[in-house]
Amino acid sequence: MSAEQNNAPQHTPLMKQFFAAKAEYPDILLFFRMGDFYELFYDDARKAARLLDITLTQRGSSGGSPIPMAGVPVHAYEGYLARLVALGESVAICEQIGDPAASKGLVERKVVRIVTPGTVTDEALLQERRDTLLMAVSRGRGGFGLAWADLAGGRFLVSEVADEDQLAAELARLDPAELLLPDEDGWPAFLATQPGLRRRPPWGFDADACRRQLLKFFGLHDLGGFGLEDKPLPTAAAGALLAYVEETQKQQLPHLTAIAFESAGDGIALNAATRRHLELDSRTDGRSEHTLLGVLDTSVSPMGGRLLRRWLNRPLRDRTVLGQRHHAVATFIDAGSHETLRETFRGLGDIERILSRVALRSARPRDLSTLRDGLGLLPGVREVLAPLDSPRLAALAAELGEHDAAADLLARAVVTQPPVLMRDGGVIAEGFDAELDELRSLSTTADQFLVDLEARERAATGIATLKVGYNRVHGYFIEISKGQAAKAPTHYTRRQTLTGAERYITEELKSFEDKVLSARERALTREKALYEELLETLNQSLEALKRCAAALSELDVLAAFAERAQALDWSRPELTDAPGLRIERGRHPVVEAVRDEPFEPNDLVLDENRRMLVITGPNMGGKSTYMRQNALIVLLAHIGSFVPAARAVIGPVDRVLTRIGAGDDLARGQSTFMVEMSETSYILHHATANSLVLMDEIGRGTSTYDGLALAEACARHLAQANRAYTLFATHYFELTALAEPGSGIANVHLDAIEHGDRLVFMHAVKDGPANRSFGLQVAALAGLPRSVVEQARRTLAALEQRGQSQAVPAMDPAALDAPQQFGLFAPQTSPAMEALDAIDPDELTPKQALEALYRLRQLR
Ligand SMILES: Nc1ncnc2c1ncn2[C@@H]1O[C@H](COP(=O)(O)OP(=O)(O)OP(=O)(O)O)[C@@H](O)[C@H]1O
Repeated sequence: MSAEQNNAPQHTPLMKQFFAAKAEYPDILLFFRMGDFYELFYDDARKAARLLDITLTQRGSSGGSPIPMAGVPVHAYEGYLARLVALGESVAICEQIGDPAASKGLVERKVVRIVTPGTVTDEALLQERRDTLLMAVSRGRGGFGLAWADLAGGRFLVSEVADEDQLAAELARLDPAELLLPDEDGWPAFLATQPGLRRRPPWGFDADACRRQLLKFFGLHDLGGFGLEDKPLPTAAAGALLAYVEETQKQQLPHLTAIAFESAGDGIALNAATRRHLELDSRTDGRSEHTLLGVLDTSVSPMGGRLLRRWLNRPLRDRTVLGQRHHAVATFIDAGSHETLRETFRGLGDIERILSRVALRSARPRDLSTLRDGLGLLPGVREVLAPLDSPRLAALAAELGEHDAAADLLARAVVTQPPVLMRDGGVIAEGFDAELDELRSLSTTADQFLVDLEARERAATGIATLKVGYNRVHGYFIEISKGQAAKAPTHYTRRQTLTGAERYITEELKSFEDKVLSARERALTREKALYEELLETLNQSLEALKRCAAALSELDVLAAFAERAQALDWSRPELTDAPGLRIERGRHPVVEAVRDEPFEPNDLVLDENRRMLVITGPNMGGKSTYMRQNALIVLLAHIGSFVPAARAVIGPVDRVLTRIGAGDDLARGQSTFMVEMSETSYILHHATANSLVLMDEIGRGTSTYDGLALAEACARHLAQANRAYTLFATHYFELTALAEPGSGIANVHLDAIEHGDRLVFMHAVKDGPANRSFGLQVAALAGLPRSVVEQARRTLAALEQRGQSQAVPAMDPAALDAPQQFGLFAPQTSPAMEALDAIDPDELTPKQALEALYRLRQLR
């Protein structure tokens, strides 16, 4: 709020009310209810006008100056709210509390809830197939505590990480819409750019106070059941998060019933860079098509889509769980029953989120009809599952539970196609409640009553043109034309005089009117009460219904895996205890889906004695594709999916680490080479003998010899110290010399064949090193001017000749240490030459000339 506003001497009562509300929420937009509009004033108005592209106008003046105002209509406010929330803004909704008609003077107003990017639960403000998360991070000696909640899905989780790298990895995985941090200095710089960042008072992260708060909220004596005893950091984060949710939602949160502790070691570790490089659910340019998720997600329901995304972002290591999923997928395929199930799921809807809204009492009529229709599908789902012999499917069938009572209640209570809002009623079905039916029939039989009354009065008065009518201001009336008015009986009381007619009311009509109008009102009140009761009843089985929704989501995902496996010819992976990776005829799922031509499948064998493959071959030959496809196959296997390979036998994998070139971090102010080296350093520090490492053209970002030397040293370190399973693609042919017997390193290559001017890439991975790079041919393919390619060809020939005459033994450390650079265009200078150039012989005495000669000899 700027000083111009609240310093003004005399504000109108309305503005005083506004300032009072605004004072509590100085940093966020205030939607101030004014009849059919939410209005924003002063700075809020300016900001909203800019963000929403709505008109900035004025609402009279207050305190002697005009009030800038922008407004959005109440009936369409959700769309505006959605846009603000997507921009990371929070909005306080200030409603009219009193009845404007009844209250004298100013109607009372109150902030009833605060809509923030991470706490939204309204359907219109959420993305269908992506979780909206609120996250809080605490820190201490042991690292960082994390808590995150998906309020719309009713999930609350915590974890603990040891260092900043892991924190960055978790942020990349969870991608929260809003992040709460204690308002203190010293937080890692990368957090500053986090969208939806909100600083909270540091005392809100006090572990003891947070523990007490959590105990109170969940009605517990200890937090051991959540795995939170002796875990002060996650406890602090969870408490801070909960306090924020309570503060903003201003209501009960019965759908948050537990906290789950997520242990980092249960998943395959993927750092932020690896996620980015592998393009699991979004591409480096931020788009989501042509990603693994794009190819994989054919789940039918939005909740299935969200679960799949969650799975993909956290591949598991527990081979029992994964084995059960693979078995379930195989069972579906064998029985062909996933298609039936998927057909059934087309009518399913987003039960998970609906249940959260039921718990928050914000479910709309159509939420209830969707829930009713979803529960109605359960018998069909059970029927599909019954004959299937799969432990996981059997467990899920049991989790579905029995919801006949809820289904029956909803079927009886809610009309087939309810209106969007409860506001005008028409939601509760006929026959559900006798009182409501009676009240309704009073108002519907009204029409007949009026027709009868008209006929009766016509007969009694003998006035054939007598009419019974209704208008909003005067209510019901009997109308008689001026010419006939004299015939009006004495018990008619005049209500209104028109030009050509008189309107009357009678005792009978008046009492009828009272009855009808109050019946309508009472029917609506009754209906609203029944609706609340219905939500209350559903809430009593909320836990079981939530389990049912979770089971349906998982069935949807497993059925989607089966569908993908069949449609794309994927096979069931084998996860074994024996170390190593053996993939036969593997393919890249995304490249294969995007390409028109057939994809060339390739094998991979990595084991104890063959830990690293040095991959050489021409640009565009398929090196990156080959490396990534193997990582994607490993990850797919670890979410429970089948994989794009004829066969895949996969030993234990703890991490996937990648260093794949792309100038993608330039925006963060780091040079390409700096990014390359810091990512490489992370890999060398974290890769273990069970890690899968992809290194693509490391050393590319610096001068040839520096790059070669670094690449060679990194490769050696990975093979000998980390002993990780490594795929090492390089353009340095010198590295092929690493593959000595007993080194655990082998060469493979990709090839191309020249057909005249054309270059045909074979895309087949073969043993041994490549013998040509085809760099110039690829450059020509890319459209480099012919003259430039010709010049490059001449330079290359010269270089090759010089290389032969100098015969630099590439892997000779002595040669690598030499300060000499392979500077293509560097002038051939030396200190002696420079000193010689600086000498002007005409200026020298014979003695000076002799001294210069000695100096030059020393510089030689
Ligand atoms: N196995 C394959 N079968 C069919 N097409 C493939 C295969 N592998 C790669 N390709 C095609 O070749 C293109 C280039 O592949 P990729 O980027 O993997 O080459 P690269 O060797 O890493 O090139 P560079 O060294 O220039 O980075 C891919 O975009 C894809 O269209």
